[in-house]
Formats: sequence, structure tokens, C-alpha cells
Amino acid sequence: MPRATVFRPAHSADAYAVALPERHTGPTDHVAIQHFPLKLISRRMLAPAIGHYSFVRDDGLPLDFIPGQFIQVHFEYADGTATKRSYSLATIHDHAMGPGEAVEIAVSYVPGGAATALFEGLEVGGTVDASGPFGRFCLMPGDANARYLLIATGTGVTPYRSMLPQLEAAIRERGVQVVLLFGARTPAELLYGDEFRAFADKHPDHFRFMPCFSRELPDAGSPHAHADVRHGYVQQFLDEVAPDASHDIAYLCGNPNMVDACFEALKACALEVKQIRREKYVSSK
Ligand SMILES: Cc1cc2nc3c(=O)[nH]c(=O)nc-3n(C[C@H](O)[C@H](O)[C@H](O)COP(=O)(O)OP(=O)(O)OC[C@H]3O[C@@H](n4cnc5c(N)ncnc54)[C@H](O)[C@@H]3O)c2cc1C
Repeated sequence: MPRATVFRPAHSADAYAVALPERHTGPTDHVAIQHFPLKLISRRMLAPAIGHYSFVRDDGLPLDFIPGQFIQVHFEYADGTATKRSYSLATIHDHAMGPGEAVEIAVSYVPGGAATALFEGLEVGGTVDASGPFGRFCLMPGDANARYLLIATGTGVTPYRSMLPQLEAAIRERGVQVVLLFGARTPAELLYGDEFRAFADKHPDHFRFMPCFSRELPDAGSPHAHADVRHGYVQQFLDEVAPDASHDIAYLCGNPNMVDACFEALKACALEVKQIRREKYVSSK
């Protein structure tokens, strides 16, 4: 019999504490997957082609999830074929969600994309069919690492926004270090950049926010013209943060090419596969 371990999401009530075999310490095992309607309560543009969508469950029930997880949105193509797309939850989550609390996602508009058309046409008060939560791209309670390397491109940064309260608890309780390497083309695409900068300012000895701009740097005088800003792709700056197998756990989220490149680079720095957690935003049709 495998040894049992107790896993409890930081935000959950005791009812969610479940004893599981060690090899199954994935969040999906602990939070029931459900199917539910989501009603749009607001949306705003985060960047020229990226929207932040705020929903509530229209069935009056709460959506409990663990930061890092995603939902799926179900819809049909014009010919009636059923399809679905995945979206990481962006909600800053530090407590069990009660009914009526927002379910937030960031949607990057892809030219010609089927879900893109659905989201662009969605009006406040409109609903989408969703299911979740899914995924294991989460901070694990048993982690005893000294540092997290969080790496993202584009909307791949949303899981880290959701994790901020958990990261704050890990900083407070065990003094963990966190580096966020976030790849965007331009300052206008630095999603939630003000929030990450404010978090870094609040925890200057523990949280380092390194935006990496591939095309255009912030103007001097902009709040994002910071000493930790870099010009190039995130993978170019891995060496600078000196990945170290003795104390790092890395998270990679977003563009599949970036995830693969960083995965190989981290393995070359002697990190073991179990120290590198990945979420690739592959297109599903
Ligand atoms: C676990 C997971 C989590 C995800 N989380 C998010 C999220 O939080 N936010 C988000 O915006 N997306 C996320 N995605 C991607 C998302 O599920 C869709 O694939 C994406 O929104 C495109 O859907 P679409 O129907 O608009 O385009 P599709 O109809 O699927 O694609 C239209 C065309 O665009 C191409 N294409 C698809 N995606 C991209 C892209 N990113 N860049 C360039 N070309 C593309 C396709 O190859 C196709 O040719 C996630 C994917 C996974 C697997």
C-alpha cells in the first residue's frame, strides 16, 4: 500500500481534506469537477487583444478551485459539432469561494479563433457553458523548496496572479524566494503588471518581478521602467537567475515553444523533471 498523505488546499474548509496516496497528490483529486453556466458580469481590455472576463456561476453555487487550475468552456462550431477550450483561472484566490464570487479569466484573441469569436461577442449578462476545475499546475503543500521560479508568456501569467495569496503565505511562513519571469512583446501586453509590481514592492526581499519585453521596452518614467526589466525572451534570462536543483521548483506556463525551451534549459541546469511543472497553452479542437 502506498503511504497516505494529507493534502488540503490552503483556502479550503476541513471538508476538503482528503487522504491520498503520495503518487496521487494532484489537486484534481481533491476538488470535484462540475459542469455549470457562467454569467458574464464585466469585462475589460487588459491589452489590445486580451480581455479580462469576470463571471459568476449562474446556478448560484460556488466554484471551489486551487490556484493554478483551469476551466473549460463548451460551445459548438457553426455546423453543430461540440468543442471546448481551456482557460486558466485568474481569480486572486485566498478563501473558499462563496456563491456570487467572481470567476475570472484572461482571454487572448486569436485571429479566426472559434472561442475568440464567442468571447468577443459575449455581452454582460450573457452566459457560457463551463466545467472544471481541472489541472495540477498548483503549488503543493509539501514543497520545502527555498525558491520558486515562475515563468510565463502572455496569458500564461494568470495562474501566478491567482497564486499570489499562497505565495504571500509561503513568504511569510517559510521565507521562500520567488522570481517571476514574464515574457510580453510590449509594455501594453504586461498583463496585471501593476499588480505584480505592487507585490514585488511589498516583498522586496522575497519577490523579484522580471518583465522580459521582446519588442519594445517601457518609456523612461513609466512605472514599469524598473531595473529588473529585460529586453528579449524569457529563456534568455534564465542564466541570470541561476537555476539551482538544490533549492528551486520551477513553473512554466503559456506558449508551448517557450515551455519546451525553458524545460530543456532547466534540465541542463540539473533540475529534475519533478522540479519543473508545466502548463502548455496548446490549441484544442
Ligand atoms: C490548460 C490550458 C489553459 C489555457 N489557458 C488559457 C488562458 O488562460 N487564456 C487564453 O487566452 N488561452 C488559454 N489557453 C488556450 C485556449 O484554450 C485556446 O486554445 C485559445 O483561446 C484559442 O482558442 P480559439 O478557439 O480562439 O482559437 P482556435 O479556433 O482554436 O484556433 C484558431 C487558429 O489560431 C491558432 N491559434 C490558436 N491559439 C493560438 C495562439 N495562442 N497564438 C497564435 N495562434 C493560435 C490555431 O492553430 C488556429 O489556426 C489554454 C490552453 C490550455 C491547454
